[in-house]
Formats: sequence, C-alpha cells, structure tokens
Amino acid sequence: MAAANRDAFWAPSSKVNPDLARERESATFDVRELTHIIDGSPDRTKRRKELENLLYSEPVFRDVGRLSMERDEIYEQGVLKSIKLFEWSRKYKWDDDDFELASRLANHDISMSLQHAMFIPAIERLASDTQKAKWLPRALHYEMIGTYAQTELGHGTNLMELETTATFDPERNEFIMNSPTVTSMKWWPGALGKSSNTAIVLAQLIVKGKNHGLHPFLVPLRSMEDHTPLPGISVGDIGPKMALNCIDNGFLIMKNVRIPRENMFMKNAEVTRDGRFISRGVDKANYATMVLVRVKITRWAFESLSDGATTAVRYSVVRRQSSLKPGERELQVLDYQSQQYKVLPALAASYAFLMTNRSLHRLYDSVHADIMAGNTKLLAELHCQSSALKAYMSEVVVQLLELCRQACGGHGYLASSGIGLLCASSAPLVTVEGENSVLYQQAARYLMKQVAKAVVGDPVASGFQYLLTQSSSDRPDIRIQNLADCGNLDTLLQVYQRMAFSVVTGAARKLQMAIESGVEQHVAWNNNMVSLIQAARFYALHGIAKEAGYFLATPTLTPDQFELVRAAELQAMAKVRHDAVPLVDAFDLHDICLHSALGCYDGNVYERLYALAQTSSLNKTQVHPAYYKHIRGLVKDGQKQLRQQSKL
Ligand SMILES: CC(C)(COP(=O)(O)OP(=O)(O)OC[C@H]1O[C@@H](n2cnc3c(N)ncnc32)[C@H](O)[C@@H]1OP(=O)(O)O)[C@@H](O)C(=O)NCCC(=O)NCCSC(=O)CCCC(=O)O
Ligand SMILES: Cc1cc2nc3c(=O)[nH]c(=O)nc-3n(C[C@H](O)[C@H](O)[C@H](O)COP(=O)(O)OP(=O)(O)OC[C@H]3O[C@@H](n4cnc5c(N)ncnc54)[C@H](O)[C@@H]3O)c2cc1C
Repeated sequence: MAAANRDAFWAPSSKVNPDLARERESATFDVRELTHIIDGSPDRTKRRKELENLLYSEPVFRDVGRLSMERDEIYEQGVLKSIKLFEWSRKYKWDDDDFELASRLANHDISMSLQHAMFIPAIERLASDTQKAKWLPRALHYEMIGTYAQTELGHGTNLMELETTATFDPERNEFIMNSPTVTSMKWWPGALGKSSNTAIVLAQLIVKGKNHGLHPFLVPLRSMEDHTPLPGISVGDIGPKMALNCIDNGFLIMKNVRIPRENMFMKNAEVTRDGRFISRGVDKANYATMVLVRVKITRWAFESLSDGATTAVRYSVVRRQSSLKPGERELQVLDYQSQQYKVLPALAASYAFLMTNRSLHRLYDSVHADIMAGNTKLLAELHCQSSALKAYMSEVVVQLLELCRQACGGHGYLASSGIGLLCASSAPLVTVEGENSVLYQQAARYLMKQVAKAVVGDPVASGFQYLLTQSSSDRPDIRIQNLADCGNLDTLLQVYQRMAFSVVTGAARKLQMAIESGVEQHVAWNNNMVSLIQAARFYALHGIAKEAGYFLATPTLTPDQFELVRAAELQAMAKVRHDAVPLVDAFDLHDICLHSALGCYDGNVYERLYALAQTSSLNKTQVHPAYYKHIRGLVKDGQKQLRQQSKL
C-alpha cells in the first residue's frame, strides 16, 4: 500500500462506529486511570506515548503492506526495525524497560530479537567480570550481533544429551568446537541463520578426555568485515515457519572451530591454563538465562492475550448478526451468552496474567539479586514458579486466542483481522524456553518435595503453605451457599487451595504407592505423569467451570456448590459485558500495534476490510496474468465444445 494510503489507513477516524461509541459512553470507571495501572504508572503511560510517537513516525513501523510480502522482504523489514530500535536505544540510552516496551510496540516483529532477549542477558548472567567488561560494550554497541544457540536438531528438551563438544587444547590454549553428528547441529536459535555474527553456544565441555557437562562458549560465526562465515562454520536459515518469519531461525554446524580458552563463560566454572576444571556457584546457574526468558514469556502471554481480547471484544460489539426475536433489530453478537463465553475469559485472563507476570517478575528480581550476591536459597522455588507459570499461561493464551479468532467468524480468518497471525505467532510459546509438559514436570518435582516436607511437619516454601493449612483436620468447610459467596475472593482462594491440596497430595500418594509396590522411581514417575502435570497446573470462576472434574472428583465442591459457581460465572460475564469495551480500551493499544481491521479503535471494520483487500497482490491488475496463461484457454475450449455440441 502506498505511503499516503498507508497513513490514511491508520489515521484515527472522527467517525466512530455508533455501537462502539455508545459502549464507551456507558463506561462505569475511569478508563485512563486503569490504563495507568496497566502501564505501571502515569509516567509509564507518558513514556509509552513518547515511544509510540517515535516508532510510528517511521514508515517501516506503520507497514500495512505486510499482509502480502515475500519472506525475504519480511526478513529485511524485520532487520530494518531491529536496526531502528538498536540505533534509538544507543542514541537515547534506553534501559531494559524502554527497550522491552519499544519492542512490544513493534509487536516484537524484529529479526534480531534475541540480542536483547537472550544474548545480552546471558553475557550479564554467565560471564565473569573480566569477560563482561570486554563483551558487554561490544554487544550493547551492536558490533557483536548475537544469538543463544542451545537447541540441536536432535535435542531441545534434554540438555544433558546435547552433542556439540568443546574440547580443550592445552597446546594452543584453545577450545575446539565441533558438531560431531547430523543431530548435533544447532537448530532453531533466533537470528542465527543470516543476522548474527556471534553465538553463545552451549556445548559439552571435554578436558583431558573427561566430560564436565554443559557450558556456554562465545563463538564468532561471521567475519566482522564482510559477514561471511568463518572457517569451519556452516550456517543458514532453517526455512519458513507458521509465523515469526521475520526471524531467521538458523542452523549451525561447526567443524574444528577454534576459540580462545577465554571464550568459555567463566562466572560459574572455568578451565585453567594448565587444564584444570574448576566449578563455582550452583550446578544449574548456567540455566539462569532460560529462567529469565520464561518470566518474559509470561509478559508476552499478557500482551498477546490483550491484543486478541481487544480485537474480539471491539468486533463483537460492532458486528450485528441475527436477532433473538423475528422482526427485532439484529443483535450485537456480544449479547449472545455463547459469544461472552468465548470472548470474556480472554479479557479476564489478560488482567489476571498482567498481575501474575508482575508478581513473578518481583520474585525473579529478588532471587536474581540474591544469586548475584551468592545466595541461591530461593532458586529452586523460582525455577518451579517460572516453569509452572510459563507453561500454564502459554497454554491458556493459545487456547483463548483461538477462541477469540473463532468468535470473529469468517473475517477472523482473514490475515487483515490480525488475529490469525496472533494465534500463529503465539503458538510456539508452549514450546520455546522449555516445552510445557517438561516444565510442568519440573514444577511437579518441586511440589512432590514440598509434600514430603509437609507430611513430616517440616517447613514448606512460602507459596505452598496450603499443603499445611488444608491438611489440618479442623480445616473450615467451603462456604458457598449463594451467588454472593462465589464473588468472595477469599472463598475462591480457599476453593483452589482445597482442590490443589487434593490433586497434589493425590499425585504424591499414587507416586508413593507405585514406588512402594516395587516399581522403579522413573517408571513410577512416567506412569503417573498426567496426574503430576495436573498437580502443577490452575484462574477464578472460569477456571473452576473449565476444570469441573478436579473440583468435583476431590472433596472440594458439592454438585450444588459447583452449580452455584457456574451460575455465578455466567452472571459475572453478563456484568463484565457492559464494561467490556472500556476494559479493552484501557489496554490503550495503538491501532498500528494492534494491526487489525476488526479491532481498530474507530470500529470502521467494513471500510478497513475493503481498504486492505485493495492491497492484495492479486488486485494489482484487473485481469490476473493467470487468466491469459490458463483460464482463457479453458473458456475458449469450453465455448468450442458447446458450439460443436449444438451442431449435433
Ligand atoms: C528439563 C530440564 C529442566 C532438565 O534439566 P536437567 O539438567 O536434566 O536436570 P534435572 O535432572 O531435571 O534437574 C536437576 C535439578 O536441577 C534443577 N533445575 C533444572 N533446571 C533448572 C533451572 N533452569 N534453574 C534452576 N534449577 C533447575 C531441577 O529442579 C533439579 O533440582 P533437584 O535435583 O530436584 O533439586 C532441562 O533439560 C531444560 O531446561 N530443558 C528445556 C530446554 C530449554 O528451555 N530450551 C530453551 C532454548 S532457548 C529458546 O527456546 C529461546 C526462545 C526464545 C525466543 O524465541 O524468543
Ligand atoms: C519459534 C522458536 C524459536 C526458538 N528459539 C530458540 C533459540 O533462540 N535458541 C534455542 O536454543 N532454541 C530455540 N528454540 C528451540 C526450543 O527451545 C525447542 O523447540 C524446545 O526446547 C523443545 O525442544 P524440541 O523442539 O527438541 O522438542 P523435544 O524436546 O524433542 O520434544 C518433542 C515433544 O516430545 C514430548 N516430550 C519431550 N520430552 C518430554 C518429557 N521429558 N516428558 C514428556 N514429554 C516429553 C513433548 O510433547 C514435546 O513437545 C526455538 C523454537 C521455536 C519453535
């Protein structure tokens, strides 16, 4: 779409859809005040607006043509967006919050996202002070463009079986990096294919024939002069994906690549000049970057879900379809209870996820500060909470975004709705940074340990006190006698704790019984894996309704109480429905950021759908070349055959 049309496309129209306008007039709260809470403060709202003005004054961030672009263009556009953000970050000395916010305003649609998502954080967390002094300036000034290369073609989850090796050569005081098998090539790392000139490579450290486990190494990939791969390096893009195609996820094969001994990250371990291996800090300290990204993913979960909820809610009040009583005006589809059931859980979960991310981030910041000071006491609890919440929130986002898409009918299947791309780009959140079933098990492992402590009366971790309070014989009954009780948050918390206690201790009991029956621990674990994963999963009324089985199969709710919860859930949805538009308006998503003809602030859905249809590459000519090449012949043959038939 030409620049002029593109600007016209995004310019907010003074003509707002009347249904949408009416919804805004009836808001029962101050939308701006809620926006400040969502942003974190009025100052952060102000800062966001400043960054929006900066980004959206640049044509590359306003692109609408994106809908019909080839992958090379998409990649190059993602590179250009990356460079813009990097240049501004350097020029205006952005901190991490500003960079993360700017990246969000660009929909994280930047090819070299790993530079700030993993490469720089890994140097900050895994490098010695000397190495940080050397490498951080080069990464922050973007001389080193990097990625985090851990996953291999043959292994992503099971880090212990990664095959890449780093063999110490005492003669030349170097490590020799190798990809010994086809399955050992690094595969998936973001920006590895074409963008990065450096990688943090996770490899098995071999010193004097002994394997000292997985350690990180800084490996130059491409010449700083002309970007050609260095000797022994074979690198490239792994091919198109479902979405996120601006990112050149790549492969890396190393054949006898030599790096200086100093290129082994030495905060948690080192190899001395004379070939001695020294381990420092906790065994899993080198996994610190993954914990950080899992916490970031809970933020990305909120962002994706609030995008989807905004589009689905705004479209659901603009779209009128059918009527409850013949002859009456067609209904706004959000007035159908079934539509509320599809769309409002995404709205509710968006707010819940925002608050959950903030709470998890506070825990992360506190534990990270402790670890940097040498105190790793809360690392295990952080690992459990970040694993469980990353898994649960990414799982719920994928489910609820698909429901939002379905709630938009046929138009939800158009690329111009933005919601299909949102579903596809959020889909990998259940896989990256630890596949969900694997992370749930990490949480379950920690839970089983807490149960073992609770059973013998030892103190349990702060987040798991319910294992003690719910186990006591004089625990209070669940007071749910009417709809009002269902709105009492303390009561709902008690319901969840009661259910969690039953499911967690139930899983522990099954595991224990299997082991006591003589089954080996790992076999018992696998045979009870679903129960253990359930023990690690669960939000408010909708959460209870969705997971009815766990609340009814455990001594938590009676069938009558469960029916009250269901009724309360539908009543709550009818109530929220009246503020649904102000609640999504409070996310204050710029139309360019939302990138949706269905979710635009002015609600002029039909005009925008039609305007975007004009950008379809098929509409470049009135008669497509395919007519001349293929269709015309078919029609002419048909006419000829009909003439011949008519003569018979
Ligand atoms: C599944 C595990 C956790 C298993 O680890 P393991 O070393 O085999 O050890 P284990 O026997 O299960 O556990 C031993 C112990 O290590 C602990 N532990 C494990 N991981 C951590 C951690 N991160 N922090 C703190 N502690 C950790 C476990 O809780 C165990 O503790 P315990 O022995 O029970 O006291 C590991 O293999 C793993 O993390 N796999 C997932 C790999 C992953 O996350 N890959 C991400 C690649 S990067 C990426 O995807 C980037 C995407 C970003 C983007 O696209 O933007
Ligand atoms: C968009 C995207 C970006 C990525 N970026 C990076 C990156 O920048 N750097 C990087 O290093 N990696 C990256 N990855 C790789 C990602 O981290 C891995 O895909 C992930 O760790 C899962 O590993 P895998 O794909 O090998 O699946 P596997 O580990 O082979 O698992 C396959 C399936 O087997 C099952 N499974 C496996 N293990 C278990 C178990 N123990 N218990 C029960 N079930 C199990 C699960 O259902 C799982 O889905 C990226 C991946 C994607 C999709």
